[in-house]
Amino acid sequence: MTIKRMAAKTPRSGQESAYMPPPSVGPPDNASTGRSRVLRARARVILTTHRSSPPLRSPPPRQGRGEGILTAGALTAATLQNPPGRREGISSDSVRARATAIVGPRSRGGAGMWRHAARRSSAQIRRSGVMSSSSSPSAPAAAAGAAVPGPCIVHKRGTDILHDPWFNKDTAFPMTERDRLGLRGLLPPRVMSFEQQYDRFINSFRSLEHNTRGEPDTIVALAKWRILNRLHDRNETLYYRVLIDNIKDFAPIIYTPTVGLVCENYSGLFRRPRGMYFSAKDKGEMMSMIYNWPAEKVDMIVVTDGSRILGLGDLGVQGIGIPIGKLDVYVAAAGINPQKVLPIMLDVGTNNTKLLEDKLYLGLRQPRLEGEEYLSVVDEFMEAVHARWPKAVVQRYRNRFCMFNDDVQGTAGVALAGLLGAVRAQGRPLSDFTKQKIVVVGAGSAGIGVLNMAKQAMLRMPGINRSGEGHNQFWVLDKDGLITKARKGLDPAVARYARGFGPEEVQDLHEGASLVEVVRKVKPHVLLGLSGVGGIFNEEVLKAMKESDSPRPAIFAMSNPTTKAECTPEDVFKYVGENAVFASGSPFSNVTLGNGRQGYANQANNMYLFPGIGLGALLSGARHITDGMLQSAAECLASYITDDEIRKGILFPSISSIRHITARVGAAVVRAAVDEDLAEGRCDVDARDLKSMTEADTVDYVARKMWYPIYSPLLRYWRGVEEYR
Ligand SMILES: NC(=O)C1=CN([C@@H]2O[C@H](COP(=O)(O)OP(=O)(O)OC[C@H]3O[C@@H](n4cnc5c(N)ncnc54)[C@H](O)[C@@H]3O)[C@@H](O)[C@H]2O)C=CC1
Ligand SMILES: CC(=O)C(=O)O
Repeated sequence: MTIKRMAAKTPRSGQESAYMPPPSVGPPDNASTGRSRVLRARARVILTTHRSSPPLRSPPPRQGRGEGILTAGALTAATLQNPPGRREGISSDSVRARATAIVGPRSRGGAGMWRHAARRSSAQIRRSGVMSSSSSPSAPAAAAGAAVPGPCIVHKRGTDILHDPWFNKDTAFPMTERDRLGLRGLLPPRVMSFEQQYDRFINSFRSLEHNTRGEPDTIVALAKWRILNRLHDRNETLYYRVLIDNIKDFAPIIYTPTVGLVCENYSGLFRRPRGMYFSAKDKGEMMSMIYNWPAEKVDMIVVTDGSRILGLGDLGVQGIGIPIGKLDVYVAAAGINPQKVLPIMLDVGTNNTKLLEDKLYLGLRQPRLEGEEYLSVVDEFMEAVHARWPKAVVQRYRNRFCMFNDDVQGTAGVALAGLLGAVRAQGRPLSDFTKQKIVVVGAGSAGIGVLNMAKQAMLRMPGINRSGEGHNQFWVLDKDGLITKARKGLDPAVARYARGFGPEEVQDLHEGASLVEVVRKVKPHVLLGLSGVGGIFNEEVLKAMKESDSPRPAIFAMSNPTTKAECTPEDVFKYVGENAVFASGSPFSNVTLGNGRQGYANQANNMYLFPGIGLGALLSGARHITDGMLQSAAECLASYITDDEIRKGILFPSISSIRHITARVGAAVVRAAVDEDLAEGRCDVDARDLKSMTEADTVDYVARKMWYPIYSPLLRYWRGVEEYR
């Protein structure tokens, strides 16, 4: 077999389409009503694309990363699902055989093996010195066999490779590769192992922590972000490895709270671009611009218009940090191939006067576009995305395309899991959820998303009239206080939660009543904040929560970043009492209570769900993400915690288990898609294959599809092989 033939059959552009139905086409539907609100709510949207259209030019196959090229990870599912010879695109028999050896034969007991595998720490796996290019849960399978990752074809040589973070291995290039790729003499002679590089980075990181002790928090946080970002710019394989193995330590840096600080200071911190930038000045050009992105296939797009970045308000172009951070979470938690993610900033100006006056500001220096002007930019952008990746679409096309909004549905699912946990913490059956009194502070996109999902969950419970009439367990406040039916000009999405004035409706409260008044009168079981107002659950409010009708009052301070959290866990356990349960959007440390007990500071962040929803949707091949799929994801997260943990006040699992959680959530989403007859499958795992999987098989399948970082041997293209770049 010649390399030329091998390259021709390498799974690139057309590889998936052999097994796929034709992509759906058709212009986005602009005629939907209330679209302005929907778009506003969509400060961050995940566009999930399943397959790419035929490329204008073929992009380079990348190093050891999932499905696009010959890696063990790429071969895993194919080998599991197909007898040799059926899969096209994997042309080397020897590579196929090797991959089979890596993952082992498929057995119905696969999930058991996977669970066993997942219990091993990644550090153990790392130390074994044998790594799989598949998901970390599969790594022990690799450790048991001869794990030699599949090769990767590179169309560059010399310094171009060293400067490409997708291919660069720094000092870990073996001598043979240095010869093959024209690297001899460009690197110091000693060849380091991946292990050594990993340890070296972790040591530098720990020294930085040591050396910055006592410095202000923001200085330390930015220094940590810089060191990680420099690695990201230089060597993505190593970057994602340290991120995955140390997610608990690093999630607060790449995501909330530090990402907020990074966005606030982005123009000054900017060194190298990441992702794509579309601005209002690009009108008329977007359709061609979209093809400037070098990767042919894109599975996940996170786009922001920068209008509401965490609870920090309008940060204009500087909001790009959020899509970058969220996609890093997708890679780390869901094992989405980092070559197939695309962060996008849609710059339509900013109303932040401080930024407009800042000479270093990198975005459009104009007020934010509104109304039709704004929509026309979004529409053109969407059409461009749709043209290149036809399955991608945004919120208002939810019923036609595969997409969801992590701020709305992701947050809602996480909150619902927490709310159900709060019922269990009281020692009550889940059906008692319908009797919980819930005060929600913040009626924006996140707050309303939570209310909608919680309401749907209540309506499915026994004893509740399906229309939901006469059943309103929610007291909702916005910046003007309690929302009642007396409020004028209410958005219809909010109006359904406005309290009326009948018996038991407002409980002697009035339109615009203050938070403390509401808490005193209602004595809620749950107080949930998505207001973006730091400290709004003050001493007075928390002391009022002490009189809650619940034996375990629940306080969810979900706003981000840390400075915007509605309260701290210390204040909750001090003012509400040690029997309270607490969760926050950004991480806090647990609190030491009397008798050596711990007051748990749970993290209620949509990062527990969006990676699994995205991965599950992708693998199911469903054309859109339904409420049922989202509900399954939330229920899966809720059921992850044992009764024993709940009793202690643990409502959410540790972020260290994020890959494990994501595999389960992803599988729950796939199963829901199958149950709703929406699953079309992906690559060579078709709808029938998905249908035939048990629940455990599905978890196994999802876990095995996760990308895991490892260096693959690089092959330079041969004469006669098409050059991509
Ligand atoms: N933990 C998590 O996973 C997530 C947390 N969030 C956080 O939720 C917060 C809000 O996000 P969005 O809903 O998208 O923002 P938004 O701007 O759409 O809504 C904010 C809401 O808070 C209300 N509000 C403002 N000041 C208030 C006050 N003093 N009292 C009562 N209500 C007040 C506003 O009237 C509005 O209804 C942000 O801080 C964000 O970081 C958002 C998504 C996920
Ligand atoms: C976590 C998140 O998405 C937010 O705070 O907006």
